[in-house]
Amino acid sequence: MSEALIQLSEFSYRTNNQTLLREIELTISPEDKVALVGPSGAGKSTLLHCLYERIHVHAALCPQQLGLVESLSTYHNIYMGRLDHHNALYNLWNLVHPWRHHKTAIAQLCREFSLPDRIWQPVSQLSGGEQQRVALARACYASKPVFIGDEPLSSLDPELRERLLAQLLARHPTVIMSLHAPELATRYFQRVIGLRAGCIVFDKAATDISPAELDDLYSAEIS
Ligand SMILES: Nc1ncnc2c1ncn2[C@@H]1O[C@H](COP(=O)(O)OP(=O)(O)OP(=O)(O)O)[C@@H](O)[C@H]1O
Repeated sequence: MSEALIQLSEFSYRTNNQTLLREIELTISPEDKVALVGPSGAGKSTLLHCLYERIHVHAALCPQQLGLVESLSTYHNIYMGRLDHHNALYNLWNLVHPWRHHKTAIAQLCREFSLPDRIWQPVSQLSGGEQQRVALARACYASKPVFIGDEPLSSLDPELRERLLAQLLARHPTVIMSLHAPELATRYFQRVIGLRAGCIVFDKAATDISPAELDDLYSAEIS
């Protein structure tokens, strides 16, 4: 149907003489909603960063290490999602005299992400879950068609996690997200990729994945 957004063929990634991804065969299409699952150390973050590098112009990344500027406010951290939309002077002006339309839009985004309405409070004074939502809101404020998230909901309570996951999926035509909750992956995503030891173990429709396959994927962690 549509042209591939990303196509990897026999793709391997090495660093410090270590191969972190091996022989990856992967095609991502513009309408894909893909969850990445697998045990800790499987290579999910590495793969997500490799994908982001390829399509960063069209994508917003919500990394595992949130990369917030703790001394700056919620407003300023969320605004950073748009830094590349404007020139340096515009951004500098906004640091000192926030633009009214950005204030309105960011306050609205904070409401949608159930963030406190104290948008001028430094993010260092927010809880871990609130900081994660600031990072999510920053990625959404970038207004890119592709959302790439590395465990972006891990610090949220179950109700909030599901509500925000549904919101992220509705906002972005393409979503690629690693999750440590396989049940969320199969329930909310159309396609699930299982990764282990840097290799793709399966890449299939969520409806075709059996509980046994997921058990195998994770039980290999101990072997
Ligand atoms: N910069 C690096 N240099 C060397 N090895 C690295 C580097 N980054 C990650 N690794 C190794 O690569 C492997 C994959 O790491 P990665 O963070 O991609 O896994 P992950 O599946 O995202 O894990 P988790 O679920 O714990 O976040 C791990 O064995 C890790 O130790």
